[in-house]
Amino acid sequence: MYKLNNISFSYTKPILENITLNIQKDKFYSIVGPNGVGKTTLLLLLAGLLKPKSGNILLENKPIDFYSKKQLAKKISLVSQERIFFDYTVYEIVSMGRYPHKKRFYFSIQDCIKIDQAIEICGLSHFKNESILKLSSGEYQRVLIARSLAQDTPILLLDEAFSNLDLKYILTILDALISLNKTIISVFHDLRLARLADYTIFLKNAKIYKIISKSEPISPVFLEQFYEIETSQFYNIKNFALI
Ligand SMILES: Nc1ncnc2c1ncn2[C@@H]1O[C@H](COP(=O)(O)OP(=O)(O)OP(=O)(O)O)[C@@H](O)[C@H]1O
Repeated sequence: MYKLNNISFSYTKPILENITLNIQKDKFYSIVGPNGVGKTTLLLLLAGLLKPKSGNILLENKPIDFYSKKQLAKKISLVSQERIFFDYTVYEIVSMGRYPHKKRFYFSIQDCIKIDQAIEICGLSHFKNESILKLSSGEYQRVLIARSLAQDTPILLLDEAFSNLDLKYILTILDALISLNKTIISVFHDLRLARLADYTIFLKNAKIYKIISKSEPISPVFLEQFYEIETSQFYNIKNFALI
């Protein structure tokens, strides 16, 4: 699906250096790593919103900048940590997911079905006419996920999209996303969620430190080395090395 060939990216200082990575179609990848390591930056590169300083990104064997913005919006949706401060309703925000698909000025029946399905999956039906400004942070995150679902793209990029959701919605929405057979790439800080993915990409010091598949165990020693933490009497690192 994606091929990243030796890409590097810097703002003022280098953030990602010589990253080479193959992302397979319809697989679920998680990205974890310390604060500021470049996880969001990597998602923005995959979304085509940032350009690598060197190296290239191929999407379905073509350079990502070969695609127009509209073509990319039909292929990739991104749930970022954006905050919208305008007084839109839940329904209006979720509908925006259909903009890349809209043929004329109005939504087709197919568009309306996709919007309603996304609202249903994210448990938003009973307040779809509410202003997004009145929502809790978890409800608001569900609206952004629903907009992405309505966009109905084969690739879904998620940046800490579940951080404010309660366990019921984390599991039901993740379950729904996985059953849709999309290529999912999601940033997590919660390792228990990250390990639900087919592959977990550990980023550290601007590089891919390790990629671990779902079936491979993660040892407490690995986590201590990766996060540079000492064992403590307060917590047991084994509790974080789940699955
Ligand atoms: N627009 C920008 N201009 C300059 N530096 C930036 C910009 N955006 C991010 N950075 C810096 O790039 C680095 C990587 O940021 P990024 O948001 O990708 O990290 P992250 O791994 O997602 O972090 P976190 O876990 O804290 O969300 C950070 O040091 C950040 O300060």
